[in-house]
Amino acid sequence: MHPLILASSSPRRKELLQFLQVPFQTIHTNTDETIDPKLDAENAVKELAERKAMAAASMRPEHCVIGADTVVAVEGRILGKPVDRLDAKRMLQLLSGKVHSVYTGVAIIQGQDRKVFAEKTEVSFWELSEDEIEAYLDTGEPFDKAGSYGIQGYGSLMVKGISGDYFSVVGLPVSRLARELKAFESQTL
Ligand SMILES: Cc1cn([C@H]2C[C@H](O)[C@@H](COP(=O)(O)OP(=O)(O)OP(=O)(O)O)O2)c(=O)[nH]c1=O
Repeated sequence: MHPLILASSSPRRKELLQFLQVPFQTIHTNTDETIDPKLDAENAVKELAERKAMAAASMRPEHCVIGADTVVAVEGRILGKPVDRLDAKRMLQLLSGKVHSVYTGVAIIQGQDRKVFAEKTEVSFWELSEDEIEAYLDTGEPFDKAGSYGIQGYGSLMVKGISGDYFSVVGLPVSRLARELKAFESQTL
């Protein structure tokens, strides 16, 4: 396989990809992350992951590029990163006491070959009080995260349970990715 590139500015994705124990470089792409309202969450993350990977692939055509995108889906709504504190508060109020789905899409692109998949994880939240939400917003943690929380940080205190891949919630489904990369490699030899 050609040298690996992670098309991401997320330090979490970089850290998670290191579990694969293969050398890679990261590059930042300026991808438009507007979601087509016609798409459901699963197709939206696949589309955005592919968009990020394609932007990087055009800069590094000789490489195998990985792009990823994460959103939260609840009651037919798709939640990305909050635009401000009020937006984050609304998202957390919406997630309070419910089960939601976290989708992470991943695109692997090398030349004309591509593999795009999405992983779904269900997360259930405790009922959150107004004070609890305000205190969480004060940590500053929600603002660069889909759904306005980080399961890996202070946000863990809001989580009652999880079904599926924890690492997919943090931004990269590493175990599935390792398997998909192996299959991709054998098909593109
Ligand atoms: C739900 C949840 C999301 N997140 C993060 C994962 C993603 O980094 C982020 C969603 O934004 P994304 O647009 O998927 O990614 P990004 O902007 O951080 O990075 P990139 O450069 O690759 O586009 O939310 C957590 O870290 N913990 C969580 O519990």
